[in-house]
Amino acid sequence: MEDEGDMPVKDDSKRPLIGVIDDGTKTVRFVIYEAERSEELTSYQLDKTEIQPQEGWWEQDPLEIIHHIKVCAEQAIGQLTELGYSKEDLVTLGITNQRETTIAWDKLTGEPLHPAIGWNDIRTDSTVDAILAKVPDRNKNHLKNICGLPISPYFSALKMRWLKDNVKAVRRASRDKRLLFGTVDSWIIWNLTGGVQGGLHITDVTNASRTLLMNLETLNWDPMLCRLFGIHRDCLAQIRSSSEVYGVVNNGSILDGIRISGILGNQQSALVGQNCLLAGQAKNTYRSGCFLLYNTGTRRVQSTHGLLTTVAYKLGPNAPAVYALEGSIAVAGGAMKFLRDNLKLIKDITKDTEHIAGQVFSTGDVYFVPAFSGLYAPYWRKDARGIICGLTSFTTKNHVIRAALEAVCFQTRDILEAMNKDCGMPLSKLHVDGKMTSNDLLMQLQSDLIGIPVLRAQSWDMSALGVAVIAGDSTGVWSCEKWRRHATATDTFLPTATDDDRDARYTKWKMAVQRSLGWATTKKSIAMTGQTKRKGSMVHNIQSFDNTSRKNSVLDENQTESRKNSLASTNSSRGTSLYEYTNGESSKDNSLLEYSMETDKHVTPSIDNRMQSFEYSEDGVNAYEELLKYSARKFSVYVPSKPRKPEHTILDDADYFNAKKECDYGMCQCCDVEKKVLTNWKSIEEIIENDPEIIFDSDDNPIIVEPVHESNDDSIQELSNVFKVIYNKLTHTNLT
Ligand SMILES: Nc1ncnc2c1ncn2[C@@H]1O[C@H](COP(=O)(O)OP(=O)(O)O)[C@@H](O)[C@H]1O
Ligand SMILES: O=P(O)(O)OC[C@H](O)CO
Repeated sequence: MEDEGDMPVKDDSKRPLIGVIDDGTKTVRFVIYEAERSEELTSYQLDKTEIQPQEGWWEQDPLEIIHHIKVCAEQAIGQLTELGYSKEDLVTLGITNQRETTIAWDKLTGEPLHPAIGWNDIRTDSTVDAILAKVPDRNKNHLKNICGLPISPYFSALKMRWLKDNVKAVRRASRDKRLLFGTVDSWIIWNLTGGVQGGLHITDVTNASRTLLMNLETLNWDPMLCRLFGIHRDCLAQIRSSSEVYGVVNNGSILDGIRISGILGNQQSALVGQNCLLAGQAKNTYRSGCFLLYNTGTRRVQSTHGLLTTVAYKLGPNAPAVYALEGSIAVAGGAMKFLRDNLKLIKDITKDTEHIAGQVFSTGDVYFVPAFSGLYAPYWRKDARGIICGLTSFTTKNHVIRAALEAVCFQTRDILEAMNKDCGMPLSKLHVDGKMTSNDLLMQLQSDLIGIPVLRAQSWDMSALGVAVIAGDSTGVWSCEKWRRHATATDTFLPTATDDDRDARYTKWKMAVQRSLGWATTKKSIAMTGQTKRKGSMVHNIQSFDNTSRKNSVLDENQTESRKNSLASTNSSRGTSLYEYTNGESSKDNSLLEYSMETDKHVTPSIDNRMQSFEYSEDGVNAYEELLKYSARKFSVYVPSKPRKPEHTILDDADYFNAKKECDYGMCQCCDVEKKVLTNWKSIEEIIENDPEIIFDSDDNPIIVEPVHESNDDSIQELSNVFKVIYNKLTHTNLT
């Protein structure tokens, strides 16, 4: 323990209350704090339904999030009377959320157009490749100087792009200007503030800084990035500061009439909760993933060692943004769930993990790299996959579980090494929080493996606390300035291992990481994945929460099956499928739009029956289907009728949302365009030669190049050759 003397002294006075909505990956919580007291007064939480329709896909039901918020708020507020408070004492709300998770919805009906795509979902793998194909040297760090992030499936722009490419309803909504995109904070606020009746479409700088679309300097959506990812700015939320009064709840819930005055992504919120408000302070939060944030003050430090530059907070519309360097680890506590649910090595994570791993004194030289969906910082390798290595005939489950705990510690050391190189000054202590830190063995291992003291916060949930402080600050009931001076009580773990031992083990860890890289580069056959057998079995029965009737309806698994394993949640009151999804479906119905100059209409593709020459490739994948899937979206042309304006007028966010126009990159109404798509095979060959960009029109309609084909056999021959070239290029294989 340290700094106990500075702990806030409880008195009997009644203080204003601050409510926090904390939407995590696995749970929704509603927490209530008394102003200026860091202990929770009361809270309620509900688990979310886990939806994993395919390997690497992680989805959530957006309506369930809203439903859970209402229930949790009712339950938590219900407990207030017993504590001598009433709902009227709740003066304001803060929202903290899992970041990057992306939702598309219809602004006229309020319906989500697809399940939320989770931050850890890796379905956008090929979308990433397509974007990389458009940047010099396919350099994943090409955009880092603008937005601080590498091009990775982790970030929201890729998920938005995927939704536009693969979900018919999203494309239609985009075309009809009904589409709204948002991270979870935006979805929650839009619903809380009225939804279809004037709900606010806003986000805060910390969440926006996780999209790959925000410029870290202007703190606005960057026109070049929007264009690169083909995301129209009208679909995006207005970017606001993290601490200001945005609006009032108006959704017929128990929260009606309460102000919303703080928004922070959950890792940034933990940074505030841990009181790391000065440059040079850092915290590490251990939950499903693990996120180390290092406050760099108003300086944007550009990492050259694999870390992200992100916004830490902006305490008011006129306050400067404070930035952080972040090391993100995709799998931390998630590995424990894997050991429990997949390998059945443990029954109860909290009770068993520490106990079982503590029965052995070391891992017996076993290393576990839990790269289930690739490796995040500092490697950013989406081709990595999990490995357990160093097994001998003496290895027991105790060693494997201990190795899984050590993996979290080694990954943290990876981040600290990178941070030291970027900042030039090693951390002297590490503040930690998150549910996983209740594991004393993990904490001791962490300190041993990084060689500095580990200071555990006394409450595991710093995320809810952080946003409570800033929501209180903007409404005058809690002061950030006071909070900065407040000292937090901690449990301290000191290193016991020697430097030599620590370094030898770290070297072995690096060797294990090397072995995990590149695993996912070669295509798997269906027999390898067991995908056919598993279809449907991985889809949990989910209940969809209807926005208006709030009736639950159970997902029809057969329907899910017919939708190629994607969640197709049904809305009982309408009896129709809520989510339409086209990826992998027959190309006949994929509405990939061919554009005909003569008719000026979109027409159904007519080339499918001429493509019979394509056969199933060795691993059972139909080359023709693959081909259409890729080529249709990638080989589109877009020719503006008038030249682009030579100068870009970049309006700031407020101007943009007031004027609703933007004279840049043909993305606004005033830059009307004419589409010219007539071309011939020669120009298609040229397009292929020049490694085309994915270009979408201003409404984001993908347009297939309409070939001028002669009606003789040669053209058929030529057609397949052309597509073979495309196919070979895209898959780096040699289809002959
Ligand atoms: N005592 C423990 N030892 C090891 N891992 C733990 C322990 N308690 C919780 N965890 C892990 O920590 C994670 C807790 O996640 P949680 O805080 O619910 O956040 P999230 O929203 O990220 O899922 C889970 O993945 C769980 O496996
Ligand atoms: O899994 P959570 O809820 O700790 O949050 C995840 C992070 O915000 C992802 O960036």
